[in-house]
Formats: sequence, C-alpha cells, structure tokens
Amino acid sequence: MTRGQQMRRHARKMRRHGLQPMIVINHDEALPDLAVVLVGRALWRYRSEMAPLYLMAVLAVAGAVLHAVHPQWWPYLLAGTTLFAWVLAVFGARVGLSRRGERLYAAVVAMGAGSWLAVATALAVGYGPLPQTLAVGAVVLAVPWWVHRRRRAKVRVDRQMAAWPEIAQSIGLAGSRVQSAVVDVWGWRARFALARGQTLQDVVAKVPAIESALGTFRGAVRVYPTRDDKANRFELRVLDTDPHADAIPWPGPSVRTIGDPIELGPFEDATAARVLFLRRHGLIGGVAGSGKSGGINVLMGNLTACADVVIWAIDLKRGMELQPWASCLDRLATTPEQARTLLRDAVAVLEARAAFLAAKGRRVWEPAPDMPALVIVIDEFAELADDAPECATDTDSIARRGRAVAVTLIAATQRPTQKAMGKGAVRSQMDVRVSFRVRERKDVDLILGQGMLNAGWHAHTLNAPGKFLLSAPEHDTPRRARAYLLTDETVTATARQHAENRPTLDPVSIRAIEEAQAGLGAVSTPPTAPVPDGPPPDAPEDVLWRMLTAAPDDGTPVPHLVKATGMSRPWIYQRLREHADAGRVAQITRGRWRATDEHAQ
Ligand SMILES: Nc1ncnc2c1ncn2[C@@H]1O[C@H](COP(=O)(O)OP(=O)(O)OP(=O)(O)O)[C@@H](O)[C@H]1O
Repeated sequence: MTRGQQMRRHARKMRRHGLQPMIVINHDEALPDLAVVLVGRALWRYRSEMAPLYLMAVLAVAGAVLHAVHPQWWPYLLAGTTLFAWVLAVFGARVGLSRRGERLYAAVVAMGAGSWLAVATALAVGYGPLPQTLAVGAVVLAVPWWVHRRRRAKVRVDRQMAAWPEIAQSIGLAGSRVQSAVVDVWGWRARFALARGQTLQDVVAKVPAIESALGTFRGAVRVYPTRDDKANRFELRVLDTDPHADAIPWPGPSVRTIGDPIELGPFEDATAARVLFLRRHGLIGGVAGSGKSGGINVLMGNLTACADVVIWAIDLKRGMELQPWASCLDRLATTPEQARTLLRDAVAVLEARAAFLAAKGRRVWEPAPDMPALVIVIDEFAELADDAPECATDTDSIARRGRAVAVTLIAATQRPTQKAMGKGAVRSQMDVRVSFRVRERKDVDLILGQGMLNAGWHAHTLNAPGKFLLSAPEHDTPRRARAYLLTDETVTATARQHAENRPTLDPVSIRAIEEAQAGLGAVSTPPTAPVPDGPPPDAPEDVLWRMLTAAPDDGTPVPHLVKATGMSRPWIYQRLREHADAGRVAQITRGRWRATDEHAQ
C-alpha cells in the first residue's frame, strides 16, 4: 500500500469516528502531511530560536505546580539558583561557554529565571506583575540569544547534519553517519563514520557532490583522515567563506620566541601555515609583485616580537623594503660595503659562538634573551651576488655552519638561479622554502628544489598576490597558503612597539665583532667597551662618544645618535647603558643624553 493510500484509509477511519482530519498540501513534498505533524516538526526544527519561549513556558508551568504543591520551597530555589549562576559564571568555560560575555549571559539568565520561579512558587504565577515580568524578561534576555553568531552558525550546521542521511543516500555514501560537529571562525568541521566497505577515497571522489548537496561554493569542502587514522572514519571541513578570497589582515605576532613556529597565513582550508625558523635557513622566492615583500613583513612582524632574536638585514635596494623596520634591526646594510662588513661580522659571531660552545662542552646554542639567535634577512639576494660577489664565501659559511650556533640566513630573491645565489652552496642549504608566484614552470624547481614541479608543487599557477607554497621538513605536500597582509601603518606601528624590547647581542658575539672590526681576527681580548680610550678612528663607538662629550647642556636626543653613528637604537641604548653604568654619561631628560661633567668637553 502506498503512503497516499494509507493516508486516505486513515482519513476514512477518522470520519467514521466523527473526526474531520486537517490535511495540509505542501508543494515541496510529494505527499500531504497532517498539520499537527507539521507544527510538531517546526517546533522541533526551530527549537534553538524558540528556546527562550520554551523556557518561559517551563517556568510558568513549574511555578504553578510548585506553588500548588510546595510553596514553602522558595528559599531553596533562590539559594540553588544563586549557586548555579555563580558556577556558570566561574566554571562556564568547562561546558563550552568559552567567552566571558557568554558566561555572564548564562549567569544572568539563570539568576533571572530562578528568581522568578522562587517568587512565583511563593506567591502564585498570576500574582501582581509576575506574568508581565516573565514575558518582558524573556523577550529582553532572548535578544542576545537570537543574535549570537556562534549559536546561529551551530544551528545551521545542526540542520545540515540532520539532513546528512538524505545527502549520503543521494551521493552514494548511504549509511555514513555524523559523529560530532564543531563550528569555528571560517566554517565548521565534522567527524563521520563510514558504512561497511566505504573508504576515505570514496568520500574524496564525492567532494563535488557533497559541495553541491550542502550548497557551498566550489572548493569549500575538504576531506581528511581523522587523527586516529581509522579507515572507516573521516573528517569533513566546510568553509563558509573562502579564507583566500580577500587580503587577510595580519592578526599580530604568533610567537614570542624563535623556538616556536611562525604563522605566515592560512592555508586554503583555513588551518595555519606555521613554520619553524630556529636552526633553519630560509629561501623566499617569487616574481615582482607576487607578495614576497609582504611575506617578509609577516616574518619581520614575528621576529621583532621575539625577545631572543637579534635581527640584521641587508637590503641593497637602498633599504626600501626593510627600512621601515630599522628601529628593530640591530644592523641594516644598504650598500655592498656595509653588507660585506655585516657578513664578515656574522661569520666572526658564528666562529666565536662555536668556540664558546666547544669550550663549554655544549653542542648547540639555545637562544634566550641574553643569548639571542642571530637572524640575517637579505632582501634581493641576487643584488648581493652581483654587487658584492666576494660575500659568497661568508654566506656559504653561514649557510653551512650557522644552524648549531643559531645564526640563520633568510634570503629573498626573484629567481634563485645559481648565479643569483652566488657560487656557493647557499641554495642547497635552505631548509625552509617559500614560493610565491613564479613566472615559468622551471622556476618552481629553482625555489623549491629539484623535482618539485613534477611532484605537484605548481607555484606558477598561484593566482593572487600573497599566495604561496611552503616546503619545509614539516610541510611536505603542496598546499596553497596566503600570507597575512601588513599595511604600511601596521608596519610602522608594530616596529615602534617592538623597538622598545629588542635584545642586544650576547658578550661572546659582541666581542667577536669588536675584534673583527678592529682587524684583530680571532685573537682573544677582554670584552670591555673600548670607549672612551681606544676606539679605532670613526668606529661607531668613537662617533657616539664624540657626540656625547660635545653634547649641549640639555643632552643630545637618541635619534641624533642613531643617525650620526648609523647604528640601531638597541645598539645605542646598549652603549649608553654601559657608559651610564661606568658613570661616564647621564640621561638629562627622557631620550636625551650627554657625557658627565668630568668627561664633557
Ligand atoms: N598577502 C597579501 N595579500 C593580499 N595582497 C597582497 C599580499 N601581499 C602583497 N599584496 C599586494 O600585492 C602587491 C605587491 O606586493 P609586494 O610588493 O609584496 O610584491 P613583491 O613580490 O615583493 O614585489 P617586489 O619584488 O617588486 O617588491 C602589494 O601592493 C599588495 O597590494
């Protein structure tokens, strides 16, 4: 018997009993339904939206019953309510009320509902303005509930999950079941159990059908194995918004130490593209306009937030890209000559650290604020190879031997040909490769490594600035990511904020540099500040000391000292601190310094 025949028989039976059944014709469905069923379904389907009204009804009924049976219970109700509201406010996070506002709201609702119930129990539901209070209170407290974004998202997901059996049936995955679903910023994810004999590969093949059934945009659905790697489970990731559709503003630094992986931006499935730079060299490549400099800004925003990293930079395009970060850089070289000195000093640091570790019987340099890592960022590496080819030996040394002593190279270039990368082994030593869009297919292998194009790393197809592929020991499959974007204002504000807490190099490294600058090579001399007695002519220390001794009575401002010496603010402050500790200089007012009277000219 068909369902229609059943319905007609049911109607005949009701008429025999003198009842008139009400039938509603729903155009969306093949068969008519009873109105009562429809209403019941709607009440269930919209239970989340209707929850405040249901609560109101429950309170009214409970109040009536309690007043009739146990009117003297009201003090217990009030005490229980107060305790319950306090528990929600304090421990609500344990039951999923992750935000403070949510906990507060839950506590207010609990307190309001419980107090009303206590009063109604004592005095009767219809007493005085109690009905009106209940109605107004329910509507007022319902507003935050109705507008709450996470609740609305959750309801939408619940409804889609409730429809899953039908979807599964129509796409050929009948029998698969939803186990759990959670909502997050970009969309939602759910864990599913597969029916007997179904596999993850079957689900992957159905992704376009799932997208169509869920009504998402193309590319919104991803399918992954679950963490426990069970063959009859899978995780479905559904994006409500494409994370790569628009530029993604930088949310601020993701790290405070170089020992943590730095977050460069989200992958297409909205998970974070994080990569560790400690004891690793990095190569960033991509054509002009592909967002390389943007990527470097994300890196700089994070590195400058780390209290255990000293940053040196080489930017031979007159410091255009890295200049905005100057206040956070311990050194910035913008000419081939400065670059040469900087790299020579870096090798001196590397050797001194290696010797220090050997003397202490330690294998690796563990970065800490007083023993920071040294990261050397080189923008347009090809210019360095062209303008200062003799630097190749130093970059080579750093690339080969820098890891253990936490001296790291991060090089950016448009096309890292062997010529552009210098003659050395720098490119082969790069552990982290970030490829923004490249012009030609063969450039993929240049940036990411031999054979990567054939392995599916298609950096030539990246279709918007800031999109990149990331290859590193922990990232061995090609996944598109998009770098966060820092506006010029963000760069300026971040640099200003981070400049205050930049560390200076450790004594071992400082001494190595002073020796290298004094042309003493590796000869060991005590780590003393050479000022005021014997700095080499025109050494920055010398310039600084001259400025301080010749300062006017109200002192010389720090920016003048930075300009005159060509050194960074942290460097200046470190020297000022040393002089001040030795009683040679004094701070006159905030940011203005001069030599003390016995040293002043
Ligand atoms: N992560 C990003 N998200 C969105 N847009 C970006 C992103 N990065 C860069 N862009 C856009 O692309 C433009 C070019 O970016 P950028 O200057 O970083 O490229 P580049 O590869 O460094 O070029 P060049 O080598 O000439 O410096 C920027 O003006 C910006 O509008």
